[in-house]
Amino acid sequence: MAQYARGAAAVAVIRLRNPPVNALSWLLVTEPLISFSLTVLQALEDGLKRADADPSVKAVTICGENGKFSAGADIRGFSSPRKQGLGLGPIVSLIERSEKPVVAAIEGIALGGGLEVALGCHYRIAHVQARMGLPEVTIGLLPGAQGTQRLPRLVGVPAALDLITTGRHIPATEALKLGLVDEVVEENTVEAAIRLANKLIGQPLGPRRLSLKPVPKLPNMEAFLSEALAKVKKRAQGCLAPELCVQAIKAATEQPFADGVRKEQELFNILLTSGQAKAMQYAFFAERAVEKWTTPSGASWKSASPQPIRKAAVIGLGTMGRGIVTSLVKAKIPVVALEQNLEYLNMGRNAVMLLLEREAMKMEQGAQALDFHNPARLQFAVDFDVLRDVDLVIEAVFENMALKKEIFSNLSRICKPEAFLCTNTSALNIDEIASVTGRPQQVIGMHFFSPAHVMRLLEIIYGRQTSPTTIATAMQLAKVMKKVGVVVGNCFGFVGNRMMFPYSQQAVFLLEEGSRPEDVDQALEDFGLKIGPFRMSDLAGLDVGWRSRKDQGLTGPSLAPGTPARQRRGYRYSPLPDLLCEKGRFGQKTGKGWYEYEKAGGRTAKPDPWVHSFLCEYRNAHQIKTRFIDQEEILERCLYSLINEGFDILAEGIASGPEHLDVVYINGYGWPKHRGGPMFYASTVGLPNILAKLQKYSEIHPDIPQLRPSAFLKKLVAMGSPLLNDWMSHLHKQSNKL
Ligand SMILES: CC(C)(COP(=O)(O)OP(=O)(O)OC[C@H]1O[C@@H](n2cnc3c(N)ncnc32)[C@H](O)[C@@H]1OP(=O)(O)O)[C@@H](O)C(=O)NCCC(=O)NCCSC(=O)/C=C/CCCCCCCCCCCCC(=O)O
Repeated sequence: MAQYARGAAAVAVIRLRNPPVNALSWLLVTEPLISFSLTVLQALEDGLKRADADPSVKAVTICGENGKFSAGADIRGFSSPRKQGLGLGPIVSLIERSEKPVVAAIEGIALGGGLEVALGCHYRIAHVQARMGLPEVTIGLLPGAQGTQRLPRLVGVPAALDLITTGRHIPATEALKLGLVDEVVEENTVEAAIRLANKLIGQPLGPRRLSLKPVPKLPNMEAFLSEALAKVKKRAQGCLAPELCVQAIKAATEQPFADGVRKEQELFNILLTSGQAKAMQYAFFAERAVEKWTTPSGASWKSASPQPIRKAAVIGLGTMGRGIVTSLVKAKIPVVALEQNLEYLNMGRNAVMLLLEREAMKMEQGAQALDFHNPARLQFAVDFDVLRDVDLVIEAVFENMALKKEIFSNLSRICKPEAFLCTNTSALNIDEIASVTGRPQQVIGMHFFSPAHVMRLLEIIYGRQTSPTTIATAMQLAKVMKKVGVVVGNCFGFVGNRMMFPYSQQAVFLLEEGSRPEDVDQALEDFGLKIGPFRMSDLAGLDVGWRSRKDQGLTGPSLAPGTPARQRRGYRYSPLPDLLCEKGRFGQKTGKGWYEYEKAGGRTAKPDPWVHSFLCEYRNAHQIKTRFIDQEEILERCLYSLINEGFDILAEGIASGPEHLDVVYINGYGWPKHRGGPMFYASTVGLPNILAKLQKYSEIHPDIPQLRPSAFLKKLVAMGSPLLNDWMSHLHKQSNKL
């Protein structure tokens, strides 16, 4: 909807109205208070025509309801069957053609189609706190309402390329520097726009019509665009949208406006029907669905209020602790950072300061804004006594249950009774940690991902006794730290690492059977994963998993004598990673792991002939016949075993829906967003296909339980493979085919 009114005697005001973000819906929406039904686009078009037809109207202002211009096209509409053929591009042209000056009053946000509407206007005034951008690329599309043709004409090709291919939102001050807006105001923006519109009455509009302007020339346009295309392709890892964005901008530089618009439409339609856009739009809504958490006992935002965190503490300044401190400082929460002795404290302090300096350099107001040299903002200590007045503690020490229990028992004694106690464990039992405290209801897992100040994911793990208030507080803290909090239940490895286990296990089994680390990594990276399992293992350090396997009694001195080399507890086991560790090959840190590196701490992985002959010797020693394993098998065994574990997680109620698993994988494990997350991907492959392949591989490898199809997957297939958003409703339904 849009409201039409008079802002001044001669100025008509068209106010976009579609709460909460004034999305430009082209679906029919019924407005219950006033007795008509209109789409936002239809109403905008009607408003423009009405202003044009009314001789007493001499100028127009377009603004948005509730201090927000518009978040662009209604994303839900892209996957709904089309109701009407009303496009946004023709309306933007209509605005631009108007003989009466049109001024956009940009408050809050002008994103995507919203900004394209503003680009059709003859002038743009923005409030100083407004943010603008063309984020279509982040949902698998391009600015398909002539934005790829108008923006380069206004701000030049380099700036347009940057904005359109990254989708980043920029503040009004940056928009002013780029020439995207004409004026930035701190006062009432709509009133300022009306005043400007009044002043413009009668002035020539030709020079203000962007479609009539040439694209500013660059001396080396062709080379510049080819380089940009190569860069964007490399970064996109199989995602189509950034590449097509560049092609659309290239068309703007080579063709007249109308032909460029036709090219833009053609590319837009390719993206719209590619499947990638659907996956990325699913991911957009999945992230928002996960934010509205619930637990099996019915706790949710509705039943719990987050408590304010005025001061926090972090225990342990290893890699994770340093990142967590940095995240808290960036979120402007005063922090106390604690280490066990002065030597570790000084090392940790230096590392944190370096991280903060780097973060400050990326910010508009730099170090001043973070104020981390102020001890009231960031304090370092070795004495637990400083924790007496903190509202929340995040423990980030070594992954060892005995150590964590000792710390939590101390925290329970020292911290004020209402303080929340959080652990950054990546796998350990939250209930066991909580059991040593006198306040298990205030104990919760906050599993950050490395580097913690960069990665968006935060798994929030509730234990048996964790209170809804504690969950709400942790979720609120995630939001303040600009992270995506995902509430999950307590089990070994929680959601992310639990699903990762069968995946990494398959990767190693494939090496036993004939693959090389680089074959497996390449197949998975070609699929779109940011980093394959062996490059990842080298980066994280092979010793991390080795220590955990020793603690579990799977290897090392606690292993019972006579245990077969390739079997544990009756199932298949690969000792390959243990053997590499025994040889001191811990990955990047030692310069050798699954690959070799230029030096200890080096980052460039080179396939290692030593590993190849080691694998041959290993296969000979265990009489394993080497076979050629194709890409299809690599992908199916690694990905389907991960997905299979996901179905078990859902069946056990560890996560409340498939979108939780997908959000975890996209934001914490480098899963390609254009494939929508593992469970969404499973739905696109088809559940019967996944089931059939798991059955096949499980028959070939009966000693690998992770390949046995999950009962929930079988049930969903028997129920006719319902749509992903209906899966959970089938969890407890009877199936007569089972
Ligand atoms: C920054 C935000 C706007 C706000 O963030 P925040 O304050 O944190 O709040 P959120 O929780 O994120 O959002 C609040 C609720 O609003 C919902 N929301 C937000 N944006 C949209 C949207 N654009 N559409 C629908 N819903 C939206 C969100 O889900 C929340 O609701 P709920 O709580 O989940 O219920 C932030 O939200 C944000 O960044 N939003 C996305 C902005 C964005 O990506 N905009 C670009 C959209 S795409 C676009 O504009 C494309 C334009 C060009 C093409 C136009 C073509 C139009 C006609 C097409 C015809 C179709 C067929 C053509 C093919 C053919 O011709 O054949």
